[in-house]
Amino acid sequence: MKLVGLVGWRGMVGSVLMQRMQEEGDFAHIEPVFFSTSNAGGKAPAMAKNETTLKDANNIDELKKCDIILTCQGGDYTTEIFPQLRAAGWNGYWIDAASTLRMKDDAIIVLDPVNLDVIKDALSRGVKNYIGGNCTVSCMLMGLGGLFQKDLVEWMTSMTYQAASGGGAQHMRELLTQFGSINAEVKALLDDPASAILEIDRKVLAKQHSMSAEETRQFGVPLGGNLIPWIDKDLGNGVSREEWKAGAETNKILGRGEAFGAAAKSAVPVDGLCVRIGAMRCHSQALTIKLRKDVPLDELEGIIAETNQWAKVVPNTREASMKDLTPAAVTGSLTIPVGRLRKMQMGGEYLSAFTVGDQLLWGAAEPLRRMLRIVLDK
Ligand SMILES: NC(=O)C1=CN([C@@H]2O[C@H](COP(=O)(O)OP(=O)(O)OC[C@H]3O[C@@H](n4cnc5c(N)ncnc54)[C@H](OP(=O)(O)O)[C@@H]3O)[C@@H](O)[C@H]2O)C=CC1
Ligand SMILES: N[C@@H](CC(=O)OP(=O)(O)O)C(=O)O
Repeated sequence: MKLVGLVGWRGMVGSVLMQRMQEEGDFAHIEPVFFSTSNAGGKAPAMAKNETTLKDANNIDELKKCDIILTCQGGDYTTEIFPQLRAAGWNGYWIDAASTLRMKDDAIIVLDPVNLDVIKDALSRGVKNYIGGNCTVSCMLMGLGGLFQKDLVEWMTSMTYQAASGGGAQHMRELLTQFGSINAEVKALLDDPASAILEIDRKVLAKQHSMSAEETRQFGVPLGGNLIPWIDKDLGNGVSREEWKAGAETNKILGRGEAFGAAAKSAVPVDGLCVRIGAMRCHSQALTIKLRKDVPLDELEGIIAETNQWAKVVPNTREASMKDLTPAAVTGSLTIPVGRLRKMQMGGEYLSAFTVGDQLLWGAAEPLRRMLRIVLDK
C-alpha cells in the first residue's frame, strides 16, 4: 500500500477532506502518515493504521518516506517545504490545496470531472505536482464546464459573492461575532414593535463605524451587514489577485492558451469583480457568457445538466431560485446548482447564469481526494 503523508488534516479544509475521505472509504486504499507542524509526537487521529503518532511536518527525512504527500497546510508551508523536499531528491506525488505552485509549468491544476484528460496526459508524462484550483474557479467550472468543453464560450464575466470561509476559520468566527455585536446593539429596539426603523438603522451604522481593530482583525473592516469588493492581493493594475485567477486558472485547467503549444485552443477571456459577502462557506457567482453562436436555451440547459453528475439546472423561476440557488441550500453538499439561465437583452449570444458551490468541498477538499484516488489507481 502506498504511504500517504497527510499534512494540514486538522485545519478547516483538512477537516472537510478527512470527512470526505472517510465517507468515500479512501483510507482502505492507503497507509496514512499524519504530520503536524505544531504537535509532532502527539496522537494521530482515529484513521491512523500502523503509524499512530504525529510526525514532524518540517522534517524532510520523514516526509521523504512518503510515496504521496497530500497537504492542506497552506501556502507558507508549501513555499518552505516543497523546494527542500525536491532538492533532497524526493520524487513522490505532491497534492496540494495552496495556490503557491498552481501556475508553475511542472504543476497541473486538478479538477478531474472537467480536466481528466489533462491530468492523465500529465501522469503519463511523469508530472508529479497536482494542485487544487481556486475555489471560485473550481465551483464555476463544475457547473459550467460543459459549455467550455463544447467550446461555446467566447468570453465570460464572473461577478462573485464569496463567503467568509475563503479567508479561513477565523474569518468565519469574526463574521458571526460581528453579526452578534450588531444585534446586541439594537436588541431592545428590535424587541419593541413600535420602535423606529431609522433609529435601528442609525445604531447599526454607528456600531459598524465604531468597531475596534480587534473586532475587524481578519477582514480589516466590518463584513457583518456589509460587503468588501476586493479579495486577495492588489496586483497594482486595478485587478485583484482573486480576479486574475479566474482567467489564468480557468484556461490552465482546460489546457487552453499559448502555454499549451500551437495545437491548443486559444485562451478564453474570463474576467470580473470578486466581492466578499457575509455568507459562511458557499461562493456564488453571477456570470455573463458571450457564446460563440446563438444556441437555443433548452440546448444550453441540456449541456449544463449533462456536464457531470453534480451540476444541476435550477429552473429560472422565483420559487426555484429562492429555494435551490442559495448558499444556505448548497452548504455541505457536492451539488453545484446553475440557475437564472436566460438570454440577455444584448442578444441571443448572451447568456446569463448564477451558480453556487460549497467552497470547502468542490472549492478545496474534493478535487484533492479525487486526485489521490487517480494516482492510486494509476
Ligand atoms: N480556506 C479556504 O477556503 C481555502 C483554503 N485553501 C488552502 O488551504 C490551505 C489551508 O486553509 P485552511 O484549512 O483554511 O487553514 P487553517 O488555518 O484552518 O489550518 C491550517 C493549519 O493551522 C494549524 N492550526 C493551528 N491552530 C489550529 C486549530 N485551532 N484548529 C485547526 N488547525 C489549527 C493546523 O496545523 P498543525 O496541525 O500542523 O498545527 C492546520 O493544519 C491554504 O493554503 C489555503 O490557501 C484552498 C481553498 C480554499
Ligand atoms: N481566496 C479565496 C480562498 C482561497 O484560499 O483561494 P486560493 O486557494 O486561490 O488561495 C477566498 O478568499 O475566497
